[in-house]
Amino acid sequence: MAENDVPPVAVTHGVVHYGDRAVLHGVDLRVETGQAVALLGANGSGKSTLIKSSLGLVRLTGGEAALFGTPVPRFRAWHRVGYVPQRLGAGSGVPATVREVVSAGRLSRRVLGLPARKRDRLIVERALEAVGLADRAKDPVTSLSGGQQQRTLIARALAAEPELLVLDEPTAGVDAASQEALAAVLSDRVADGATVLLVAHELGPLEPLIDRAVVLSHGRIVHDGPVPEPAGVHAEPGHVHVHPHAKEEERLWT
Ligand SMILES: Nc1ncnc2c1ncn2[C@@H]1O[C@H](COP(=O)(O)OP(=O)(O)OP(=O)(O)O)[C@@H](O)[C@H]1O
Repeated sequence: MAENDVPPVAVTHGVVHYGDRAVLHGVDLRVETGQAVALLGANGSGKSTLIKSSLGLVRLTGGEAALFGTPVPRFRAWHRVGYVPQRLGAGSGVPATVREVVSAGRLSRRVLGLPARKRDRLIVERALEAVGLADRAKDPVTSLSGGQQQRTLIARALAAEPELLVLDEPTAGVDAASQEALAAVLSDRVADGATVLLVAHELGPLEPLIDRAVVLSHGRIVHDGPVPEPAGVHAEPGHVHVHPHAKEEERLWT
C-alpha cells in the first residue's frame, strides 16, 4: 500500500538549539509504519528533544520534521498521534480523576455531542488495567505518585488508539508488573499495525517488542539497528553495527 511508504515520523537533518547551545546536530530519524523503535542514550543526550521536535513541540533551528508525510507546521491530523511526555507538567493542579484523564483520550474518537458509548468505556477500562491503575480510577490524579501520573498519561494515549504512539520514558518509576502489562498492550497495538517510538533508559520487558534501537550521544545518532547489549560486547559476532563511538556508547549503559 502506498500509505505504508509514508513514514509516520521523519526528521531530516534536525538541528535544535537552546539559546546558543546546539543539542541536536543534524539528526536523521525515519520511523516506518508498524515499527517499534526505542531511542536510547545517556541523560542529556537529546532523546526528549528529538521526539519533541519530531512532533513540533520544540522548534527545529535547522532541518525539517514531517508526520505521516506532512511537514509538522502544516500537520493537523493530531488524532493519529498519541504523545506521552516524561511527566505531568508541574503545577497542573487539575482536580480530575484518573478515569476522567484517561477518558479524555477517547474524545477525538467520539461522535461529537453523543455520550460515551459502551465501547469507549470498555477501551478506557482496558487501558486502566494495562497500566495497573484500575483500582485508582476514582482518585484525583494529583493524589498519585509521579510514576502513577505517568501511567495515567500512558493509559490516556492508549485509549485514543492512535496510529503513532510516542512515549517518553514510559517505564521510568514503574514497577515490574506494570512494565510487563505495558509491554503487552504496546505489543497488541503494534500487532494492530500501530507505530511506536519510545525513549527508554533500560528496555526491560519492552525489549522483545522493540525491533530497532536508535542510540543518541551528545545530540548525534551513534547507533541505528538491533538493540545493543548493555555493556561492551559490540565487537561480538551478531552485533551488526560497529561505529566509531563504541566507547561512548558503552558509557551509556553503565
Ligand atoms: N528547555 C530547555 N532549555 C535549555 N536546555 C534544555 C532544555 N531542555 C533540555 N535542555 C538541555 O538539552 C540537552 C538535551 O536534553 P534532553 O532532555 O533532550 O535529553 P535526554 O536525552 O532526553 O535526557 P534525559 O534522559 O535526562 O531525559 C540537555 O543538556 C538539557 O539540559
